[in-house]
Amino acid sequence: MRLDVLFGVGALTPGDVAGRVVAVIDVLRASSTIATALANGARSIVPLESSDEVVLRSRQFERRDVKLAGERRMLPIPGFDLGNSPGEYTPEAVEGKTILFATTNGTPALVATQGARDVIVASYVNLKASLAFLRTAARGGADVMILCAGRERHFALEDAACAGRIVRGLMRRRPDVALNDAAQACVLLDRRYGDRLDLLFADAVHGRALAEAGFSADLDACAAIDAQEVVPVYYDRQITKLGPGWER
Ligand SMILES: O=C(O)[C@H](CS(=O)(=O)O)OP(=O)(O)O
Repeated sequence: MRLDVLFGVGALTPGDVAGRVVAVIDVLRASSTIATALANGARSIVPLESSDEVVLRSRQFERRDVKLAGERRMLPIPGFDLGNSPGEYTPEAVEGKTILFATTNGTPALVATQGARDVIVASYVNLKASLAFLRTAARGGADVMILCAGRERHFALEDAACAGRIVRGLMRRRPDVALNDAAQACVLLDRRYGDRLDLLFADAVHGRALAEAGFSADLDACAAIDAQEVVPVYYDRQITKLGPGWER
């Protein structure tokens, strides 16, 4: 089995994901927000590449059925219902709703995974559930790609450390796993930080930027390991959650 990590969508080619099971990680904050929204009852999340696309797509829905959501430069988009803070995605706000979602890094990374066999959204908040899904896929012979959304299409420390945790989980009792160099580097990062996500976010440029912008509560939410037992699956241009038996 091959297990590769790729940092940022800038380097992604269709061949990297073709036929593979892909986990997209954007710890700060899109992956964590998506897992939280689905755990709190959102019907689905439609990842889009720009706020204009969100507005355009919303015209296909009854206004009461959708939430316009996302951020630009970390801040909520004027006129939208929700930003990119996991704490905003309460059951009261999202239950039964379709979330049209555009963020700087996370949603373009998801859209870039066309051609993959399966795509899931992983983060620290749904680590155990994501790992269980990927283990089953790997046991079935799938090759796995972990796509770290990163920041501004480049490397982000927090995504790499989270990828390292997943790589280590998948390698357990699997001596046959072939890792690329990025995956090996991620393992070292997870060994360095482990569960000390406070230290990880304090070292990470994106973590520091969010704290300085007043989003410290979001960092706490994104550090809540296994708080959400959901596997968000991106299929047919929308993200829904798999049930306990992984039925859609
Ligand atoms: O809202 C976020 O945390 C980021 C925006 S930025 O890169 O920090 O400006 O978006 P995301 O797509 O969730 O990484």
